[in-house]
Amino acid sequence: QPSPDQTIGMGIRSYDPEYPYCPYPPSLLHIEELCDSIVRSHRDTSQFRLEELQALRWKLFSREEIHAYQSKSVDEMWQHCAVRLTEAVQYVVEFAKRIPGFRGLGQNDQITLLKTGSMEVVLVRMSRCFNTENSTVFFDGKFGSTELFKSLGCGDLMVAVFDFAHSMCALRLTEQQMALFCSLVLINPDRPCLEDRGRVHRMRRDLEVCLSHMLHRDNQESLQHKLYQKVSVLQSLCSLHVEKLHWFSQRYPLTVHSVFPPLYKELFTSDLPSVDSL
Ligand SMILES: CNS(=O)(=O)c1ccc(CNC(=O)c2cnc(OC)c3c2cnn3-c2ccc(F)cc2)cc1
Repeated sequence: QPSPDQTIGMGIRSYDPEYPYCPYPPSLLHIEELCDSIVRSHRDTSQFRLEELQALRWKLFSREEIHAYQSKSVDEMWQHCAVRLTEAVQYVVEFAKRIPGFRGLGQNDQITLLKTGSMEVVLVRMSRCFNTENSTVFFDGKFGSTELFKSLGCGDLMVAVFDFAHSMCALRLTEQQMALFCSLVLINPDRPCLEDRGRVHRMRRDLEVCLSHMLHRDNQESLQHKLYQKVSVLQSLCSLHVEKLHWFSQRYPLTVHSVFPPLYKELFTSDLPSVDSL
């Protein structure tokens, strides 16, 4: 379990073995091994197993508990969500580090991919804990609706987050399909400021072959374009999150500066990463 104040840089060492991806076209064996590795990494870093979340899905917050959340001050609720979000991001950092080839990237490129992709993966993963029957999400041990987050003052963001979770649930992804989609969201060669774009592109190419291989095996090729359509929604959701954080940090600079988790600040604010985090 990474410590809450761990920043990305402290967890990442970049070594440089010959990149494990074989020359194109990859053999079927290589693709199947890559698929298995990604699925295993997702399973081992997904915080809660699907069965656990399913078992808890009717454990709803009471009126009093909801009222208690709504009575929190704006900065108190923001701080609370920042801690929860950072926990979820730390598991995504672990997932990324286990993607074959990720640790072969330079440290700056690893941080760039995580800075731009980790929130997107958290949002994809959150659909696992979303109950579409009553539009509630698992948060702090029970399920609650958007009303739980009222005191954040970000109604539009939370509605968008819930709508996205709903739309992801509608695709009814298996854990294997979600694992591969999350790896594709992270390993994106179009991210700005990448130093070795070619290397990220080679990883991405093999992961795309994995996804289409898996969808073919599952006889669900139609999912492919639906998944790629989700990427633009994810990017606008994350921009909205950064926009709201900027709005919040203008009003509560001290809270962000002194109380927010370092990893959250490193990922979602444009402050230069702190020296010790690189
Ligand atoms: C992701 N892995 S998992 O096992 O499925 C899993 C699932 C759930 C939880 C515990 N719930 C949360 O952490 C959580 C739930 N709902 C949110 O929002 C609706 C969260 C959460 C954390 N941050 N935010 C969040 C806050 C503001 C924002 F703009 C976007 C997201 C832990 C782990």
